[in-house]
Amino acid sequence: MQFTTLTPVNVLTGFLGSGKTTLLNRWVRQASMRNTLVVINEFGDIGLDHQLITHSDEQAVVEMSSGCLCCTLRGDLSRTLQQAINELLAKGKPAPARVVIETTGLADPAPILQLLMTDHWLAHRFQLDSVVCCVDAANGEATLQAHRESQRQVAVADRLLITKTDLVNQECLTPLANQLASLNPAAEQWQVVNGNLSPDLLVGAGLYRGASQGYQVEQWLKSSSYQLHHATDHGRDEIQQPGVASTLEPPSSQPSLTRHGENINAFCFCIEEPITPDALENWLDLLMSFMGEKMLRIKAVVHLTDREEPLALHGVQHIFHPPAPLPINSVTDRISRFVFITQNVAPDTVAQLYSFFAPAGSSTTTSTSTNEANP
Ligand SMILES: Nc1nc2c(ncn2[C@@H]2O[C@H](COP(=O)(O)OP(=O)(O)OP(=O)(O)O)[C@@H](O)[C@H]2O)c(=O)[nH]1
Repeated sequence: MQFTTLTPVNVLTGFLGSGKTTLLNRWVRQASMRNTLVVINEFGDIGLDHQLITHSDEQAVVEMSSGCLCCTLRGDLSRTLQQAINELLAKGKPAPARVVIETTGLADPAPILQLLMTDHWLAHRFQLDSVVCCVDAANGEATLQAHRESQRQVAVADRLLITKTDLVNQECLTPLANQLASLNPAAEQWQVVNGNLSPDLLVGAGLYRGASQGYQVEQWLKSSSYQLHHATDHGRDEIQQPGVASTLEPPSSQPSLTRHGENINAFCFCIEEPITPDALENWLDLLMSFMGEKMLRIKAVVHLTDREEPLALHGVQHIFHPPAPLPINSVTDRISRFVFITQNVAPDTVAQLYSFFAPAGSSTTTSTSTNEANP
Protein backbone atom coordinates (compact mmCIF):
# COMPACT_ATOMS: atom_id res chain seq x y z
CA MET A 1 0.00 0.00 0.00
CA GLN A 2 1.32 3.46 -0.92
CA PHE A 3 -0.07 5.76 1.77
CA THR A 4 1.32 8.77 -0.03
CA THR A 5 -0.97 8.52 -3.04
CA LEU A 6 -4.27 7.62 -1.41
CA THR A 7 -7.14 10.06 -0.91
CA PRO A 8 -8.12 10.50 2.76
CA VAL A 9 -11.59 9.41 3.84
CA ASN A 10 -13.36 10.63 6.97
CA VAL A 11 -16.29 8.64 8.27
CA LEU A 12 -18.83 10.66 10.23
CA THR A 13 -20.97 8.53 12.48
CA GLY A 14 -23.17 8.95 15.55
CA PHE A 15 -26.59 7.84 16.68
CA LEU A 16 -29.87 9.14 15.23
CA GLY A 17 -30.26 12.85 15.81
CA SER A 18 -26.83 13.24 17.42
CA GLY A 19 -25.92 16.24 15.25
CA LYS A 20 -24.04 14.70 12.30
CA THR A 21 -25.72 16.75 9.59
CA THR A 22 -25.44 19.96 11.62
CA LEU A 23 -21.71 19.34 11.99
CA LEU A 24 -21.23 18.32 8.37
CA ASN A 25 -22.94 21.45 7.16
CA ARG A 26 -20.41 23.66 8.91
CA TRP A 27 -17.49 21.33 8.28
CA VAL A 28 -17.76 21.29 4.49
CA ARG A 29 -18.14 25.06 4.28
CA GLN A 30 -14.61 25.62 5.62
CA ALA A 31 -11.94 26.69 3.15
CA SER A 32 -9.76 23.70 4.05
CA MET A 33 -12.55 21.37 2.94
CA ARG A 34 -12.63 22.73 -0.59
CA ASN A 35 -12.69 19.94 -3.16
CA THR A 36 -14.29 17.44 -0.79
CA LEU A 37 -16.71 14.80 -1.99
CA VAL A 38 -19.46 14.26 0.58
CA VAL A 39 -21.36 10.96 0.59
CA ILE A 40 -24.52 10.87 2.67
CA ASN A 41 -26.16 7.56 3.45
CA GLU A 42 -29.77 7.67 4.55
CA PHE A 43 -32.30 4.98 5.30
CA GLY A 44 -35.39 6.20 3.58
CA ASP A 45 -36.24 6.29 -0.09
CA ILE A 46 -36.39 10.05 0.10
CA GLY A 47 -33.31 11.22 1.93
CA LEU A 48 -33.43 14.67 3.43
CA ASP A 49 -30.01 15.17 4.93
CA HIS A 50 -28.31 15.82 1.60
CA GLN A 51 -30.76 18.68 1.02
CA LEU A 52 -29.68 20.21 4.29
CA ILE A 53 -26.05 20.29 3.26
CA THR A 54 -24.96 23.54 1.69
CA HIS A 55 -24.02 22.86 -1.90
CA SER A 56 -21.31 24.87 -3.53
CA ASP A 57 -19.23 24.61 -6.65
CA GLU A 58 -16.31 23.49 -4.57
CA GLN A 59 -17.65 20.26 -3.29
CA ALA A 60 -19.93 17.54 -4.57
CA VAL A 61 -22.60 15.91 -2.42
CA VAL A 62 -23.91 12.49 -3.34
CA GLU A 63 -26.66 10.67 -1.58
CA MET A 64 -27.04 6.95 -0.97
CA SER A 65 -30.57 6.29 0.20
CA SER A 66 -32.75 3.19 0.50
CA GLY A 67 -30.56 1.24 2.83
CA CYS A 68 -27.63 1.27 5.11
CA LEU A 69 -24.00 1.20 4.02
CA CYS A 70 -23.04 -1.16 6.81
CA CYS A 71 -25.39 -3.89 5.62
CA THR A 72 -27.44 -3.72 2.41
CA LEU A 73 -25.48 -1.12 0.44
CA ARG A 74 -21.94 -2.39 0.79
CA GLY A 75 -21.35 -2.87 -2.93
CA ASP A 76 -22.72 0.56 -3.68
CA LEU A 77 -20.00 2.65 -2.09
CA SER A 78 -17.39 2.05 -4.77
CA ARG A 79 -20.02 2.43 -7.50
CA THR A 80 -21.23 5.71 -6.01
CA LEU A 81 -17.72 7.09 -5.64
CA GLN A 82 -16.65 6.01 -9.13
CA GLN A 83 -19.71 7.62 -10.63
CA ALA A 84 -19.32 10.84 -8.65
CA ILE A 85 -15.63 11.13 -9.54
CA ASN A 86 -16.32 10.44 -13.23
CA GLU A 87 -18.95 13.16 -13.22
CA LEU A 88 -16.54 15.62 -11.62
CA LEU A 89 -13.84 14.82 -14.16
CA ALA A 90 -16.34 15.05 -17.06
CA LYS A 91 -17.15 18.59 -15.89
CA GLY A 92 -13.45 19.45 -15.96
CA LYS A 93 -13.22 19.50 -12.15
CA PRO A 94 -10.37 17.89 -10.22
CA ALA A 95 -10.76 14.53 -8.47
CA PRO A 96 -11.68 15.08 -4.81
CA ALA A 97 -8.89 15.76 -2.37
CA ARG A 98 -10.94 14.21 0.45
CA VAL A 99 -14.09 12.13 0.91
CA VAL A 100 -16.43 12.48 3.89
CA ILE A 101 -18.99 9.72 4.40
CA GLU A 102 -21.91 10.43 6.74
CA THR A 103 -23.40 7.13 7.88
CA THR A 104 -26.95 6.53 8.98
CA GLY A 105 -27.56 6.92 12.69
CA LEU A 106 -27.97 3.17 13.12
CA ALA A 107 -24.91 2.12 11.16
CA ASP A 108 -22.18 0.01 12.64
CA PRO A 109 -19.09 1.75 11.26
CA ALA A 110 -16.87 -1.36 11.39
CA PRO A 111 -18.20 -2.94 8.16
CA ILE A 112 -17.79 0.41 6.42
CA LEU A 113 -14.14 0.60 7.47
CA GLN A 114 -13.79 -2.98 6.34
CA LEU A 115 -15.23 -2.09 2.97
CA LEU A 116 -12.57 0.59 2.49
CA MET A 117 -9.97 -2.10 2.99
CA THR A 118 -11.48 -4.98 1.06
CA ASP A 119 -13.07 -3.44 -2.01
CA HIS A 120 -10.32 -3.59 -4.63
CA TRP A 121 -11.18 -0.27 -6.26
CA LEU A 122 -11.59 1.58 -2.97
CA ALA A 123 -8.52 0.09 -1.31
CA HIS A 124 -6.26 1.25 -4.15
CA ARG A 125 -7.51 4.82 -4.08
CA PHE A 126 -8.57 5.72 -0.55
CA GLN A 127 -7.28 5.47 2.98
CA LEU A 128 -9.14 5.99 6.21
CA ASP A 129 -8.13 9.26 7.82
CA SER A 130 -10.48 9.46 10.79
CA VAL A 131 -13.72 8.19 12.23
CA VAL A 132 -15.61 11.08 13.82
CA CYS A 133 -18.50 10.19 16.11
CA CYS A 134 -21.15 12.60 17.41
CA VAL A 135 -22.65 11.85 20.82
CA ASP A 136 -25.62 13.87 22.04
CA ALA A 137 -24.82 15.42 25.44
CA ALA A 138 -28.44 15.22 26.55
CA ASN A 139 -29.25 11.67 25.41
CA GLY A 140 -25.83 10.11 25.03
CA GLU A 141 -25.76 8.06 28.23
CA ALA A 142 -29.23 6.59 27.69
CA THR A 143 -28.45 5.87 24.04
CA LEU A 144 -25.22 4.08 24.94
CA GLN A 145 -27.11 2.01 27.45
CA ALA A 146 -29.87 1.03 25.05
CA HIS A 147 -28.19 0.66 21.66
CA ARG A 148 -25.21 -1.48 20.83
CA GLU A 149 -24.75 0.42 17.55
CA SER A 150 -24.05 3.54 19.56
CA GLN A 151 -21.38 1.76 21.62
CA ARG A 152 -19.71 0.40 18.51
CA GLN A 153 -19.79 3.85 16.90
CA VAL A 154 -18.01 5.29 19.93
CA ALA A 155 -15.58 2.38 20.23
CA VAL A 156 -14.09 2.74 16.74
CA ALA A 157 -13.93 6.55 16.65
CA ASP A 158 -10.77 8.63 16.51
CA ARG A 159 -12.61 11.80 17.53
CA LEU A 160 -15.63 11.92 19.84
CA LEU A 161 -17.74 15.05 19.56
CA ILE A 162 -20.09 15.66 22.46
CA THR A 163 -22.78 17.70 20.73
CA LYS A 164 -25.58 19.90 22.09
CA THR A 165 -23.58 20.84 25.15
CA ASP A 166 -25.70 24.02 25.30
CA LEU A 167 -28.58 21.83 26.52
CA VAL A 168 -26.91 20.42 29.66
CA ASN A 169 -24.81 21.75 32.47
CA GLN A 170 -21.14 20.84 32.83
CA GLU A 171 -21.72 18.46 35.77
CA CYS A 172 -23.91 16.30 33.56
CA LEU A 173 -21.13 16.08 31.01
CA THR A 174 -18.58 14.45 33.29
CA PRO A 175 -20.27 11.02 33.59
CA LEU A 176 -20.79 10.91 29.83
CA ALA A 177 -17.21 11.95 29.15
CA ASN A 178 -15.99 9.24 31.55
CA GLN A 179 -18.17 6.65 29.94
CA LEU A 180 -16.86 7.56 26.52
CA ALA A 181 -13.29 7.44 27.79
CA SER A 182 -13.80 3.97 29.22
CA LEU A 183 -15.19 2.77 25.90
CA ASN A 184 -12.49 4.41 23.87
CA PRO A 185 -9.60 5.87 25.86
CA ALA A 186 -7.55 6.88 22.84
CA ALA A 187 -10.16 9.02 21.10
CA GLU A 188 -9.95 12.78 21.56
CA GLN A 189 -13.12 14.29 23.01
CA TRP A 190 -14.41 17.69 21.97
CA GLN A 191 -17.54 19.56 23.01
CA VAL A 192 -19.53 21.06 20.17
CA VAL A 193 -22.47 23.45 19.93
CA ASN A 194 -24.32 23.55 16.62
CA GLY A 195 -21.48 21.91 14.74
CA ASN A 196 -19.09 24.72 15.54
CA LEU A 197 -15.64 23.16 15.63
CA SER A 198 -12.42 23.75 13.74
CA PRO A 199 -12.29 21.28 10.83
CA ASP A 200 -8.62 20.67 11.62
CA LEU A 201 -9.69 18.81 14.76
CA LEU A 202 -11.68 16.34 12.70
CA VAL A 203 -9.03 15.26 10.24
CA GLY A 204 -5.50 13.95 10.49
CA ALA A 205 -5.91 10.81 12.57
CA GLY A 206 -4.41 8.62 9.86
CA LEU A 207 -0.92 7.19 9.81
CA TYR A 208 0.33 9.27 6.88
CA ARG A 209 -0.32 13.02 7.28
CA GLY A 210 0.80 14.30 3.90
CA ALA A 211 4.17 15.42 2.63
CA SER A 212 4.63 18.07 5.34
CA GLN A 213 4.09 15.80 8.37
CA GLY A 214 4.96 12.37 6.98
CA TYR A 215 4.21 9.33 9.15
CA GLN A 216 2.90 10.09 12.65
CA VAL A 217 3.09 6.67 14.22
CA GLU A 218 2.39 7.38 17.90
CA GLN A 219 -0.36 9.89 17.14
CA TRP A 220 -2.01 7.25 14.97
CA LEU A 221 -1.55 4.36 17.38
CA LYS A 222 -2.11 6.33 20.62
CA SER A 223 -0.64 3.44 22.60
CA SER A 224 0.32 5.84 25.39
CA SER A 225 -3.39 6.40 26.16
CA TYR A 226 -3.38 3.01 27.84
CA GLN A 227 -1.87 2.59 31.27
CA LEU A 228 0.89 -0.01 31.39
CA HIS A 229 0.47 -2.92 33.78
CA HIS A 230 3.85 -4.46 34.50
CA ALA A 231 4.13 -7.70 36.41
CA THR A 232 6.02 -5.89 39.14
CA ASP A 233 3.35 -3.20 39.52
CA HIS A 234 0.48 -5.40 40.50
CA GLY A 235 1.85 -8.88 40.80
CA ARG A 236 -1.10 -10.20 38.86
CA ASP A 237 -0.49 -8.85 35.41
CA GLU A 238 2.02 -11.40 34.29
CA ILE A 239 1.36 -13.02 30.94
CA GLN A 240 2.13 -16.67 31.32
CA GLN A 241 3.45 -19.27 28.97
CA PRO A 242 1.47 -21.86 26.97
CA GLY A 243 -0.81 -24.15 28.88
CA VAL A 244 -0.92 -22.01 32.00
CA ALA A 245 -3.89 -19.80 32.68
CA SER A 246 -3.01 -16.13 32.60
CA THR A 247 -3.54 -14.19 35.80
CA LEU A 248 -4.30 -10.95 33.98
CA GLU A 249 -7.71 -9.69 34.98
CA PRO A 250 -9.91 -7.36 32.98
CA PRO A 251 -9.17 -3.80 34.09
CA SER A 252 -11.47 -2.35 36.67
CA SER A 253 -12.46 0.53 34.39
CA GLN A 254 -13.93 -1.69 31.72
CA PRO A 255 -16.67 -3.69 33.36
CA SER A 256 -18.55 -0.40 33.64
CA LEU A 257 -19.58 -1.19 30.12
CA THR A 258 -20.82 -4.68 30.82
CA ARG A 259 -24.06 -3.27 32.16
CA HIS A 260 -24.78 -2.37 28.56
CA GLY A 261 -24.26 -5.99 27.61
CA GLU A 262 -21.46 -5.23 25.19
CA ASN A 263 -18.28 -5.24 27.28
CA ILE A 264 -16.14 -3.29 24.90
CA ASN A 265 -12.47 -3.59 25.79
CA ALA A 266 -9.77 -1.22 24.62
CA PHE A 267 -6.19 -2.15 25.39
CA CYS A 268 -2.64 -2.15 24.10
CA PHE A 269 -0.59 -5.35 23.93
CA CYS A 270 3.18 -4.95 23.64
CA ILE A 271 5.74 -7.53 22.58
CA GLU A 272 9.20 -6.49 23.62
CA GLU A 273 11.32 -8.49 21.17
CA PRO A 274 10.90 -8.64 17.38
CA ILE A 275 8.37 -11.30 16.39
CA THR A 276 8.97 -14.11 13.94
CA PRO A 277 6.76 -13.75 10.84
CA ASP A 278 5.30 -17.21 11.53
CA ALA A 279 4.35 -16.34 15.12
CA LEU A 280 2.66 -13.14 13.97
CA GLU A 281 0.75 -14.85 11.18
CA ASN A 282 -0.36 -17.82 13.28
CA TRP A 283 -1.38 -15.67 16.23
CA LEU A 284 -3.42 -13.26 14.14
CA ASP A 285 -4.97 -16.13 12.14
CA LEU A 286 -6.06 -17.77 15.37
CA LEU A 287 -7.43 -14.53 16.79
CA MET A 288 -9.33 -13.71 13.64
CA SER A 289 -10.74 -17.15 13.02
CA PHE A 290 -12.10 -17.51 16.55
CA MET A 291 -13.13 -13.98 17.35
CA GLY A 292 -12.84 -11.94 14.16
CA GLU A 293 -16.26 -10.36 14.35
CA LYS A 294 -15.53 -9.22 17.91
CA MET A 295 -12.42 -7.32 16.86
CA LEU A 296 -13.83 -3.88 16.19
CA ARG A 297 -10.54 -2.26 15.35
CA ILE A 298 -6.88 -3.21 15.53
CA LYS A 299 -3.91 -0.97 14.86
CA ALA A 300 -0.35 -2.09 15.27
CA VAL A 301 3.24 -1.20 14.66
CA VAL A 302 5.10 -4.48 14.39
CA HIS A 303 8.78 -5.37 14.38
CA LEU A 304 9.64 -8.65 12.69
CA THR A 305 12.81 -10.68 13.13
CA ASP A 306 13.51 -10.73 9.41
CA ARG A 307 13.31 -7.04 8.54
CA GLU A 308 14.67 -3.73 9.69
CA GLU A 309 11.68 -1.51 8.99
CA PRO A 310 8.63 -1.65 11.22
CA LEU A 311 5.30 -2.56 9.65
CA ALA A 312 1.96 -0.84 10.17
CA LEU A 313 -1.05 -3.13 10.49
CA HIS A 314 -4.62 -1.97 10.40
CA GLY A 315 -7.49 -4.40 10.88
CA VAL A 316 -11.24 -4.23 11.24
CA GLN A 317 -13.05 -7.36 12.40
CA HIS A 318 -11.37 -10.27 10.62
CA ILE A 319 -9.94 -8.21 7.75
CA PHE A 320 -6.44 -6.71 7.68
CA HIS A 321 -4.85 -4.25 5.30
CA PRO A 322 -1.69 -5.71 3.81
CA PRO A 323 1.12 -4.71 6.21
CA ALA A 324 2.67 -1.41 5.17
CA PRO A 325 6.39 -0.78 5.73
CA LEU A 326 7.19 2.36 7.72
CA PRO A 327 10.38 4.40 7.59
CA ILE A 328 12.92 3.05 10.12
CA ASN A 329 13.16 6.42 11.87
CA SER A 330 9.37 6.70 12.38
CA VAL A 331 9.67 4.85 15.71
CA THR A 332 12.23 4.97 18.48
CA ASP A 333 12.36 1.36 19.70
CA ARG A 334 11.81 -2.23 18.54
CA ILE A 335 8.75 -2.93 20.70
CA SER A 336 5.69 -4.12 18.75
CA ARG A 337 2.52 -2.41 19.92
CA PHE A 338 -0.98 -3.65 19.15
CA VAL A 339 -4.01 -1.54 20.05
CA PHE A 340 -7.16 -3.65 20.22
CA ILE A 341 -10.74 -2.43 20.51
CA THR A 342 -12.82 -5.52 21.03
CA GLN A 343 -16.24 -6.62 22.04
CA ASN A 344 -16.14 -9.27 24.74
CA VAL A 345 -12.53 -10.22 24.12
CA ALA A 346 -10.45 -9.65 27.23
CA PRO A 347 -6.79 -8.64 27.13
CA ASP A 348 -5.68 -11.89 28.73
CA THR A 349 -7.27 -13.91 25.91
CA VAL A 350 -5.21 -12.05 23.35
CA ALA A 351 -2.07 -12.46 25.45
CA GLN A 352 -2.67 -16.14 26.04
CA LEU A 353 -3.17 -16.84 22.37
CA TYR A 354 0.10 -15.07 21.61
CA SER A 355 1.88 -17.17 24.22
CA PHE A 356 1.10 -20.29 22.14
CA PHE A 357 3.41 -19.02 19.40
CA ALA A 358 5.91 -16.91 21.30
CA PRO A 359 9.42 -18.22 21.92
CA ALA A 360 10.00 -19.31 25.51
CA GLY A 361 10.88 -16.38 27.75
CA SER A 362 9.29 -13.87 25.41
CA SER A 363 8.37 -10.68 27.21
CA THR A 364 4.97 -9.04 26.81
CA THR A 365 2.96 -6.38 28.60
CA THR A 366 -0.64 -5.36 28.36
CA SER A 367 -1.83 -1.85 29.00
CA THR A 368 -5.43 -0.97 29.57
CA SER A 369 -7.48 2.15 29.74
CA THR A 370 -7.86 4.39 32.72
CA ASN A 371 -11.36 5.54 33.39
CA GLU A 372 -10.64 9.23 33.00
CA ALA A 373 -12.09 11.60 30.49
CA ASN A 374 -9.91 12.84 27.68
CA PRO A 375 -9.52 16.60 27.19
N1 LIG B 1 -29.47 22.77 20.89
C1 LIG B 1 -28.73 22.17 19.98
N2 LIG B 1 -29.33 21.49 18.97
C2 LIG B 1 -28.55 20.87 18.06
C3 LIG B 1 -27.14 20.89 18.13
N3 LIG B 1 -26.64 20.15 17.11
C4 LIG B 1 -27.70 19.70 16.42
N4 LIG B 1 -28.85 20.12 16.98
C5 LIG B 1 -30.22 19.82 16.56
O1 LIG B 1 -30.44 18.44 16.74
C6 LIG B 1 -31.33 17.94 15.73
C7 LIG B 1 -30.67 16.75 15.03
O2 LIG B 1 -29.51 17.21 14.40
P1 LIG B 1 -28.97 16.57 13.04
O3 LIG B 1 -27.73 17.31 12.66
O4 LIG B 1 -30.05 16.48 12.02
O5 LIG B 1 -28.62 15.12 13.56
P2 LIG B 1 -28.23 13.83 12.70
O6 LIG B 1 -27.27 13.08 13.51
O7 LIG B 1 -27.80 14.24 11.34
O8 LIG B 1 -29.64 13.12 12.63
P3 LIG B 1 -30.06 11.82 11.74
O9 LIG B 1 -29.72 12.15 10.32
O10 LIG B 1 -31.51 11.70 12.01
O11 LIG B 1 -29.31 10.66 12.26
C8 LIG B 1 -31.56 19.12 14.77
O12 LIG B 1 -32.79 19.71 15.12
C9 LIG B 1 -30.43 20.07 15.08
O13 LIG B 1 -30.77 21.42 14.84
C10 LIG B 1 -26.52 21.62 19.22
O14 LIG B 1 -25.31 21.66 19.40
N5 LIG B 1 -27.37 22.22 20.10
